[in-house]
Amino acid sequence: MWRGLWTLAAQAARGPRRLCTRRSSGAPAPGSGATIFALSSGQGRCGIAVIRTSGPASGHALRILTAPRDLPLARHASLRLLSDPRSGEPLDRALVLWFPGPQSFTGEDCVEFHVHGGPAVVSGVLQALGSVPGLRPAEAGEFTRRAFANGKLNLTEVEGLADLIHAETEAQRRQALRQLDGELGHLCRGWAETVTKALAHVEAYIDFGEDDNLEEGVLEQGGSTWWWGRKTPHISPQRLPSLSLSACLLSPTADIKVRALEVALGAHLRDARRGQRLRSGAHVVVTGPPNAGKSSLVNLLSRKPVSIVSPEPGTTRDVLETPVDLAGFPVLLSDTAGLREGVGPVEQEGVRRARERLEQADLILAMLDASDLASPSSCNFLATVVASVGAQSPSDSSQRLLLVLNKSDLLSPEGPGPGPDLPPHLLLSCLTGEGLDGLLEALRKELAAVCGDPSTDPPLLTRARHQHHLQGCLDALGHYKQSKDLALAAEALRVARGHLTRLTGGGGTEEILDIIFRDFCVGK
Ligand SMILES: Nc1nc2c(ncn2[C@@H]2O[C@H](COP(=O)(O)OP(=O)(O)OP(=O)(O)O)[C@@H](O)[C@H]2O)c(=O)[nH]1
Ligand SMILES: [K+]
Ligand SMILES: [Mg+2]
Repeated sequence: MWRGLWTLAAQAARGPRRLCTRRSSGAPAPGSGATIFALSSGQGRCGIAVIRTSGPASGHALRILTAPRDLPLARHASLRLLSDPRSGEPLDRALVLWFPGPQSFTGEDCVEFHVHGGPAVVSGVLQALGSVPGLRPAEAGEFTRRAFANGKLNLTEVEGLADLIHAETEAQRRQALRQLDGELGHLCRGWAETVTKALAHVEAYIDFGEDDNLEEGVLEQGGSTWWWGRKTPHISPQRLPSLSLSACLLSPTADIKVRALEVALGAHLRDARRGQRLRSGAHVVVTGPPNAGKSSLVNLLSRKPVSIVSPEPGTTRDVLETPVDLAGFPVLLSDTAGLREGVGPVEQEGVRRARERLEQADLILAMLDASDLASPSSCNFLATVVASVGAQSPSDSSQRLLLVLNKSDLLSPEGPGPGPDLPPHLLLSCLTGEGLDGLLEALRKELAAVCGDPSTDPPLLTRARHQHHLQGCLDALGHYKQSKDLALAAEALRVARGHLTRLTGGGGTEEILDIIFRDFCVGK
């Protein structure tokens, strides 16, 4: 029975699937498609516009548009007169670049036309290209999709490229560039290698395990001998039913590596929210009693009049949110109604919405009027909101809080007068701007903790897709460790490896590719 299972498992293990194949099942096969062209720089009037082509007819198109000249030197900028092949009419004097495949962005023959950026020039060149047989306009993301299909980029690098194009803040740019440089993919390949080695051990055991005459050293690998292959009596799972397979099988080094992999995956998963926050923006919510100056601060940080400011308490009712770049981090900043009880139904609804938004905050900017600390609303706010966040045990899901005492301009030089004991806080005056630099620095530190710091941290998981595959891999390693059946153990390792492979794009389904490439514009 064991033999049957083992043979099956061994056959499956040696199946045609290869680790980290870069060409996905659904992506267009290299070179097989039409030659595509598109405007790759932004739309509208500009100094220089870049039009590019990719595909087997690129060289032909370049020759036709620049006739009677021949192809320029590969990867050198050359000045050429572009003419319409149908009428011979001159279109522009342009710089052209010829990138014969596979040394190009897509891996195919590519041409770049750097033309003058007037709309008539651009449309003239696009129309001229459209008249060349074998050429058609590119679809959104098609250049990058071809680069992926030809193994020029893996899937996490493609995602990094999409994020780089959309990056709006410095930290987003850093994170995207690191992902485009392949850091996450590199990590995944290392992890996949560890799993592959463990799988090789299981497969070797499947092949030799029934043979009681296993000789010493047969399974020596990398200097470590598996302990069941030494002079010790041969141990099979049937003889040691209480031991899990991983305990029977792994050499000490491989065992340590699988354990280390589990720890690494766990750490990355705990960090998962940070990379996603950095990609899509951290939620920062300004809260406090009425008239503390919350709306004044939101306007100051966003440098625009988002909210109405007035001396009347209860001015803000709805949650007003605005995207801002705070110290290089992308933030969705929310202004909320001042927290107080016993008010009319409209303001009460505002307070309810404020509390609801507070629950979603990654970082709470808690604001009090420094000249009014002894008031019941200030004391109540400190005792409820500030104290409850302070009481949270630090974990990735816990919220962070910065306490800001506003209106410092109203204080005497000695600072806040008698009042409640205060946790650590910052002094600020929205009126004079004093204390703003200190607040921005504190925000930078808090946001680096909330989003991760892409200049120092290990590469982060930036999408739910990454989190899903890492969790899947971790779960499969758990099944492997507990498995008392060789075939199941091998299968669990294959599942673990499959998740890591799919993270970088091997064996990805067409729908996932469609979702990822949808992020790109035409010409990219
Ligand atoms: N002296 C002084 N006044 C300030 C400062 N910041 C805000 N104010 C004033 O305080 C009043 C209330 O400011 P808002 O920004 O509307 O306060 P709020 O917390 O949004 O108020 P609600 O939305 O009603 O809860 C306004 O008259 C502001 O001009 C400050 O730093 N110093
Ligand atoms: K107000
Ligand atoms: Mg307000």
